[in-house]
Amino acid sequence: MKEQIQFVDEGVRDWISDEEFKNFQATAEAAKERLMKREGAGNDFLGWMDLPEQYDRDELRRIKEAARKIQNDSRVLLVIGIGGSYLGARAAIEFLHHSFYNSLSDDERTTPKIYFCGNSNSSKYLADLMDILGDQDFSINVISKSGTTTESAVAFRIFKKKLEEKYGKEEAAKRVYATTDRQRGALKKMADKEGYTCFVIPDDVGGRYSVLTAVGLLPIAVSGADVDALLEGAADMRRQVMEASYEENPSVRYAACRNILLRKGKAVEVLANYETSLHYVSEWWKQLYGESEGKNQRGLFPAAVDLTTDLHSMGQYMQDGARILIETVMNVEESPRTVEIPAEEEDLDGLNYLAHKTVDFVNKAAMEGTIAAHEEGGVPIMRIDLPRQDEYTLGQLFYFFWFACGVSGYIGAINPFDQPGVESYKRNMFAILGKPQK
Ligand SMILES: O=P(O)(O)OC[C@H]1O[C@H](O)[C@H](O)[C@@H](O)[C@@H]1O
Repeated sequence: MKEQIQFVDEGVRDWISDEEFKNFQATAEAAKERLMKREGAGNDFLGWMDLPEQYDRDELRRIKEAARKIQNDSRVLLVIGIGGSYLGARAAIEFLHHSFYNSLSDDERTTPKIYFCGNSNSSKYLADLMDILGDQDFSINVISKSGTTTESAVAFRIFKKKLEEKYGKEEAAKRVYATTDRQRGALKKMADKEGYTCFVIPDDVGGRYSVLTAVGLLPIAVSGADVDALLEGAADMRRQVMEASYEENPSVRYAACRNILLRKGKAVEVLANYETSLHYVSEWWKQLYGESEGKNQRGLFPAAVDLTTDLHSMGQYMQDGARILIETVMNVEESPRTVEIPAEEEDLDGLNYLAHKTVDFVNKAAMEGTIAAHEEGGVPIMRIDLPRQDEYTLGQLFYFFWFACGVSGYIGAINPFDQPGVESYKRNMFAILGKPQK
C-alpha cells in the first residue's frame, strides 16, 4: 500500500488522559457501528460510504470522455456551483496544481483555465469574470443537486446567454455539462429540453459528500489531475477506517478527541495549514463540519487559518485569547517544490544563518515552534500528516474527514447528513425578492 496519512493526537494528552480516552471507546464505537450498519439518522444519505469502491464505472468513463472533449475544444471551463457543488473541486484543483494554474502560459499548462462562479451574489465578480473570459473558447459545467440554487442559477443564466451568443444555440448546448439530480429540479428539466450532457448526483449523496461523484470528478479531470488515484486513496482510507480498532483508527480517534474536548467546553476547532494551496481544503472542511454538526444549539464552530500568514493576524488570539479553541494542523510532510535561500556576501538582512537551507525547512520550524507555543498557551492540538501533495493523499484526506464526521455527528446525537438551518435565510430572501409561490 502507498504511504498513508497519519493522525497524531499527542498534542491533546494534557487535556484528555489515557483513561478518559479509553472510557470514551464504547461511545465512539457505538457511533461507528450506527454509521456502518446504516441505522442512524440521515441513513438515506450514506451513498458516499461505498462510492470509492462502487462508483459507477460507466459514469466515470463518460466523465473522462467529457473532460477530453472540454480539453480539446475549450481554453476555459467555467464551473458554476456553490457549497458542496463547488468546494470539493476547487479544493482538489488548488491542492494538486500550480499555485498560478490559470496564469501559466499555454506551454506550461495544456489543460483549460478553470474559473469558478455562481458561488456568491457579487455582480463585480461576475462582470470581472466576463472581462477575463473575453472571446476565448469556453464550456460550462453547471453543478447543482437541487437544480434550484439561486446563486448558481443566476450565474448560469448569464453565461449561458454569452455561450449562445458566441456559438449559436445548437453548438452552445454541446458545451454545457449539467451535473444534477437524476430527475428532479429546474436544471434537470432545462438540460433535457436543451440537450445538455448530464451527469448524475446520486440521491443518497449530499453536496458536502459529493466530490468523488461527477460534481468534483469532472472539473478535476478537466484540470488534468488523476481521478483514479483520488478514488484509490479514498478507497484505501475507507478500508482502514472501517476495519481498524479504536486505538488505531484515525477517523474514530479524531471524532472521539473533538467530542471529548467539546464536552470540556471547547467551542471552536481551528483547522490550520502551512501550505497556501490547502486553503480550499479548509473551506471544504468548514462546510462539511459546519453543516453536519452545527445543530441543536451545539457543535464545534469550524474555523480555519492559513499559516504562517495568519500568525501575523490571528496568532495573537490563538496564543492568548479566550481558551475556547482546539487546533487541527494539516502538515504536508514533503513539499512538492523546493526553493533554496541564497547566501549573500554581505549579511545585511542577517539571514545568512539560513543560507542554502530550503524555505520548507523554515516552514517546518515555524510549524513546530507554533505547535509548541499553542500547546503551552492552552490549545489542544491534533495533527494530520500528509505524506505528499498528490491525488492519492487527497483522496485519503477526503474520506478520513467524511468518516470522522459521520462518527462525530452520531456521538453528538445529531443527524450529520442534513442542513435544515440553511433554508431560513432563503425563505426571507425569496420573500424580499418576491419569488412567486408554487
Ligand atoms: O447543489 P445545490 O443544490 O445547488 O446546493 C448547493 C449548496 O447549497 C445549499 O444551500 C446547502 O446548504 C449546501 O449543502 C449545498 O451544497
